[in-house]
Amino acid sequence: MMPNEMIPAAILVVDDEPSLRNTFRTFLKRAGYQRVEAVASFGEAIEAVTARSFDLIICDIVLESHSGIDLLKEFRSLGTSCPVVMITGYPHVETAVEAVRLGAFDYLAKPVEKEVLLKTARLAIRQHRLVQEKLAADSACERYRRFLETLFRSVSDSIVSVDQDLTIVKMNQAAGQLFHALQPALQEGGRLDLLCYNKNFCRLTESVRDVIVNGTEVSDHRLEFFPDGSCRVMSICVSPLDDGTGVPAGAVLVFRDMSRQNRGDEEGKVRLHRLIGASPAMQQVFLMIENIGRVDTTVLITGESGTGKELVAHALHQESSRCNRPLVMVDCAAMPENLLESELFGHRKGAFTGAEENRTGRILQADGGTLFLDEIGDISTAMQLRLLRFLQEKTFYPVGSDREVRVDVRVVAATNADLKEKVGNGSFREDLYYRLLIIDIHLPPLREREGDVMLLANHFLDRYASRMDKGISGISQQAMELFCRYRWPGNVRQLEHAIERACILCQGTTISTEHLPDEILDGSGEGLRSPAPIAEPVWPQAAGRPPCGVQDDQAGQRIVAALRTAGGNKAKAARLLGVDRSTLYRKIRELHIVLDL
Ligand SMILES: Nc1ncnc2c1ncn2[C@@H]1O[C@H](COP(=O)(O)OP(=O)(O)OP(=O)(O)O)[C@@H](O)[C@H]1O
Repeated sequence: MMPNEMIPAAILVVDDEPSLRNTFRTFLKRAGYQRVEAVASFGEAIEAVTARSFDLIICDIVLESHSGIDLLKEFRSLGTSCPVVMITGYPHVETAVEAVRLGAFDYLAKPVEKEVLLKTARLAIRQHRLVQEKLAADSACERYRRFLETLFRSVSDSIVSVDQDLTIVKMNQAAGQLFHALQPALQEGGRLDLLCYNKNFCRLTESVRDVIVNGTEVSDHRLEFFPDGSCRVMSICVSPLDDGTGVPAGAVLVFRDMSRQNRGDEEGKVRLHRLIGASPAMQQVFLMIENIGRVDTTVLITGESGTGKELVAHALHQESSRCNRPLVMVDCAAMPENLLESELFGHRKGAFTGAEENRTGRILQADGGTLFLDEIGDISTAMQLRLLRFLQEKTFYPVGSDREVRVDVRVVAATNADLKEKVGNGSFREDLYYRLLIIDIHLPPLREREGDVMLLANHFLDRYASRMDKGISGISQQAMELFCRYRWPGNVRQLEHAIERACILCQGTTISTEHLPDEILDGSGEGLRSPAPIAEPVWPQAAGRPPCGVQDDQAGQRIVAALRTAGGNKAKAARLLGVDRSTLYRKIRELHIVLDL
């Protein structure tokens, strides 16, 4: 090693004897390890391991209040996988052997020589690195496998793979349903030539044989199927299954329902469960929800606050086969860590002060259904670890209980934080991030949903007008234009509140600009989108001097209306009219307008 070269590794030394602690730290620092921390007690060690990650822990087997073995067990239960080397005095050698049996990397007997310490540290860190690299490679492989599996399950096309003997190896959910309706014996492990009960399908199996022999794709089949009594035309593509040996290991058949394809293109829906949206961005979200609703995979919903993440979770639950089971919502940011733990996992009576009864956690309440974890980006590192365990195992231990509980829940999480950035700065675990990210639905902010503001404004108007039992039947054009031009920093929630407020203030049948809050009238905060002039306003009675011609008359009325709406504020009135202030002043002079407010 070059003199100033640092070894990129972090080591934690745990010893209640100050002299040993400091000596070890000095040896390791001088050997060039980048971060060497030394702590004196069980509690400090747990705190350090929970907050930061280490590549090696060197721990005395006898600490003041606990043994090094207790610490080893605690490290493991926290999910720390880094190697632990135990330091032992002569009478404790037996215990050290026990520690190795429990997973410690090695033990060193006192007095520990510098060279022995450094050599053991080097070995332990190297081995740990190798294991980590292997785990990372395995987990990348697993992620890729899950990704493919999810794609395989979620597409609406039916996909079937067969081996060289035409035995069905795998089929996705859509194929399972199609084949089951045609011939129940057509399932994984069954034979594709069972399709030959129909002579048209015999040609298909012949063609699959050809594909396996010749290794070339065939995609010109269009067959009529009658799975549920009605005719469905399927376009079928058969490709050789390439396993890298050069000889096809079988074939893959993709069935696309052409009759459905045509129908789907004609329909564009503006509503999906409680979600409203006609913009292309929201149509994409709808499509995604419909495609993955039935798949049991974990979903991460991202998007700014107020964009409808909770509604998406609700829609996903409604689209799933779990829709008759509970949808349990947990706002992870709303409670402190210790309460959140027992809220999620439940606790046993007496598990902590105040735990007077057994409590069923929210995860168990969601059994068979969906668990929605809102604001997942805000949970502590310790909770991230517990959650990761739960997502991996689908089992958990209630607080204070040693009885493992198994549940069947689909987890949907949401956040308005940038989780990738949090992973980058170390405040969110990368493994949990990828575990959640199998499918990601991103909700665009309202300002990127072309055309949706009007749709949503009318939707909320219907809701609040009928809730308040007011005969409000519409929104004036000026008010609607202001709604459409505003940039909505608070997204759909802010639009909803603006309409609710306007409904409260409105005494007539039309919401107009006088019912809008200042920030929307003058576009403060995020500003108006474009200075388009206001068209065809709903006019109040003019109070200015009678102007001469018809055009002047109309212009005068518009100005008076704008001035009235703006409470006499000329700058605001000019913005409402879409003209600059000097033009408004000039017009007021020319038309001799005197406003009687
Ligand atoms: N597309 C939509 N259609 C109809 N209502 C919507 C839509 N999006 C949001 N809303 C309404 O806006 C409000 C906020 O929605 P929601 O709570 O789902 O947002 P969120 O993204 O979860 O917010 P936060 O991040 O603050 O928790 C709700 O009252 C919801 O009914």
